[in-house]
Amino acid sequence: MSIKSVMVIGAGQMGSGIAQVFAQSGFQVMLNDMNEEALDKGMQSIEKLLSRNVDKGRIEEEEKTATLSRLTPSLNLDDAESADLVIEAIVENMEVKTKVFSRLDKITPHHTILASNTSSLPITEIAAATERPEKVIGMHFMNPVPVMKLVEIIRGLQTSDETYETIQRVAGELQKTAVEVEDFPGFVSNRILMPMINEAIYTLYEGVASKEDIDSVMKLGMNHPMGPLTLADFIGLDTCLYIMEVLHDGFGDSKYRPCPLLRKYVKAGWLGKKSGRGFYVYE
Ligand SMILES: CC(=O)CC(=O)SCCNC(=O)CCNC(=O)[C@H](O)C(C)(C)COP(=O)(O)OP(=O)(O)OC[C@H]1O[C@@H](n2cnc3c(N)ncnc32)[C@H](O)[C@@H]1OP(=O)(O)O
Ligand SMILES: NC(=O)C1=CN([C@@H]2O[C@H](COP(=O)(O)OP(=O)(O)OC[C@H]3O[C@@H](n4cnc5c(N)ncnc54)[C@H](OP(=O)(O)O)[C@@H]3O)[C@@H](O)[C@H]2O)C=CC1
Repeated sequence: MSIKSVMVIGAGQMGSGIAQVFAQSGFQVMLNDMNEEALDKGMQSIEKLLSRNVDKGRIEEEEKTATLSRLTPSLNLDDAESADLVIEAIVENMEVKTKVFSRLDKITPHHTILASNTSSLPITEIAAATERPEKVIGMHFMNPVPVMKLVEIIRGLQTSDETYETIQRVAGELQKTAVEVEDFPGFVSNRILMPMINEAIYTLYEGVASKEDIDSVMKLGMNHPMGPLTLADFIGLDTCLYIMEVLHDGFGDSKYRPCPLLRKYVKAGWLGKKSGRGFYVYE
């Protein structure tokens, strides 16, 4: 089926990046958030990144203008009534996500595909909150969305082949490389990445080395672009904790227990770069 109009829900770091790449690829995009301040911030960050691309000579001023003209801010979920595809990128919490999917099921036309950018939550359970499980799918982008090439496409138990093929085609139109993943906790990306980050936090918690040295080991020793503690701050410590909890609950294996230091920081509101403080302090 043909996708022309897209709504992205959640104007945080992922939602704004997803909205940007869709608009740059020629789709009509509504960026929705229930919080006006977050929505303004998301729209501004897209404009800033596009301006940087113009300054660097990567795109023409006309492309920036055309991209922005395809982007509409939205504070009302009912605007989804005109979308062919909705991509949800709100907080990593099953209860909040299923409430939104249940509402979307009532608002959107029957043909609309409902996708989630969840990092780890079961797509099958999200789909069960709707009466169209065959049209519910995981479309998991990586952060920062405009830079990272990968999209994990996650089939829920009842996701149809038609829905899968449409999303695979859309990922190609966004110039992303898609991989097909079955619906298991953390999918592939976070099943592998997040235990490494959690182990880095344990390494700090147990006083094995300083945060800077732990990051240096992985950057200089393993050629990772960012050390794991910097990466945790970049992803968001709340999101890291939610993902570890999904792995822990989903597999019932103690090897996935979240580090107490991670819990402590999240409780303190130290959520990483987005809150100004995590393992490091940000201006
Ligand atoms: C949690 C999940 O569910 C799944 C996930 O997403 S896990 C996280 C996956 N992501 C990663 O692992 C990212 C690891 N880090 C990196 O790849 C790199 O550090 C990085 C791309 C983020 C930054 O790269 P860098 O070389 O250190 O910095 P920098 O030179 O400033 O940026 C490189 C390019 O990325 C762009 N960029 C950096 N941050 C950006 C952002 N937040 N948004 C858009 N573009 C960004 C910059 O414009 C720059 O492009 P040019 O050089 O062409 O101008
Ligand atoms: N961070 C990462 O590296 C990655 C994250 N993800 C996933 O993407 C999703 C979003 O993460 P991220 O962008 O980092 O999170 P952020 O905290 O940056 O953004 C989430 C946004 O959603 C808004 N929001 C929350 N609830 C609702 C709602 N019911 N309706 C509309 N908007 C809502 C929030 O508003 P407010 O601030 O007011 O709460 C906020 O603006 C999560 O599922 C996460 O697991 C996937 C890949 C990578």
